[in-house]
Amino acid sequence: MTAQAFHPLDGVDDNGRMAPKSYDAIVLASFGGPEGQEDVIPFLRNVTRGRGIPDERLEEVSHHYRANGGISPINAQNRALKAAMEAELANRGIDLPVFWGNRNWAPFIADTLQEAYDAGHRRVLTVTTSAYSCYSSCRQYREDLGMALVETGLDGKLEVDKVRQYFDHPGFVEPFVEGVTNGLSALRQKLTDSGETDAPIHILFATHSIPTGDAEAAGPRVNGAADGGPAYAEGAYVAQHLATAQAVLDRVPESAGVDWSLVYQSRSGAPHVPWLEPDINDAIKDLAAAGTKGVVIVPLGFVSDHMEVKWDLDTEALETCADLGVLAERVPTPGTHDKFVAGLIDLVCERTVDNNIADRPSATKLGPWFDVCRPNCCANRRGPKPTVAAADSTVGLPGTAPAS
Ligand SMILES: CC1=C(CCC(=O)O)c2cc3nc(cc4[nH]c(cc5[nH]c(cc1n2)c(C)c5CCC(=O)O)c(CCC(=O)O)c4C)C(CCC(=O)O)=C3C
Ligand SMILES: [Fe+2]
Repeated sequence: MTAQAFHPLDGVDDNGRMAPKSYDAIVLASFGGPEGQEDVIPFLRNVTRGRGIPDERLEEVSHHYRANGGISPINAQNRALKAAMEAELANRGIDLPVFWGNRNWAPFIADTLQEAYDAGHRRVLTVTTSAYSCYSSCRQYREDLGMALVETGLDGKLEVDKVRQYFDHPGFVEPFVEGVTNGLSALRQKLTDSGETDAPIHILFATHSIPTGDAEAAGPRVNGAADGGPAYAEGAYVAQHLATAQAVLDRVPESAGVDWSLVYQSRSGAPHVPWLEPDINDAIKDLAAAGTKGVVIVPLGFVSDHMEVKWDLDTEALETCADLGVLAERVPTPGTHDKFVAGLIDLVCERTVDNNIADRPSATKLGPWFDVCRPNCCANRRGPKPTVAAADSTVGLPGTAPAS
């Protein structure tokens, strides 16, 4: 064997765009969730392995799943998304099979990669159910794909790339535009019905809280604009959410003059570790005290109506609103919205030679995001692991397969 001259940034231009390739399969990578009461604790142990989450928090979260028969809605949603992607591919006459695998529950990513390989595939393009950049939503997926290659012995045999983070892709933004438009209209109608026409309202964009250390480490690890890289004082995760929220509002004329804010949910770390704030429930209390009569809740950080949406927003946050007499409308997530599904397939086509889409649309100034993550992107503060799809990736690369 000769040493490999290949570098992961080969074929990547200054804008982070990778030259189109021929892929032979798509891998839809997601979080995973329990499918029965007996799965709940093993699932939660998988999620929190090595992450320092207190037992009391696991106990509390287990009740969210237990109350739903031990079943997370996320797997059914991913099966539906996979089917919708397959239908969209078939509509466009694109012959790429979709395989589905999860980070934390069966079907596990390692088994999925093995299945794709056994079916004869050698170069796969991953689409994750995660739109933004932070450890949990970018690098952890790339690590789990990398470790799956190592675990299965498929490294060097199966090439694994990933589409760019798509927080600002029109396919992700447009369903929220529709949702906020409808949500504002429904909220205003409810206020009118209760004799409160023109009462103060507020739009709450909600996303998953993360440790502030992860927020600072999110995105490319460059020293800012002076190095030719972007400078985000608040880190890429928060910057992307603020920019996407603004992009949604810019497309909803009915939101003109309505106050809005970015708020956080689902905090889970130990109390002494700082996470992003304010929590959505605290924000609702402050708004109510200041006279707000209605809120539109936009789950901007999420792709489908999974447990974090169903419990933390539809159960807890809506209860907080009801307790305080604040009227509320919760906007849907992209789910299997036609525009979202078409957008995911557009993201695939940006990367493929056949059916190539040369235009890489972005609804914010931050994008289009990198096809190949910059060195140390979304750093793992607990130490490095093998990753795919980054400039410093050591696994999942092309051209390392031994000649057979
Ligand atoms: C940024 C982000 C997203 C959005 C991006 C993406 O979608 O990927 C997300 C999604 C999700 N999070 C989910 C579930 C959980 N997340 C947990 C824990 C954590 N999440 C974190 C971050 C995120 N999480 C973090 C920093 C932790 C602390 C532990 C750690 O540092 O890793 C825990 C442990 C218990 C708890 O503490 O809550 C659970 C059960 C589910 C499945 C829901 C279902 O079953 O329907 C989904 C889609
Ligand atoms: Fe989470």
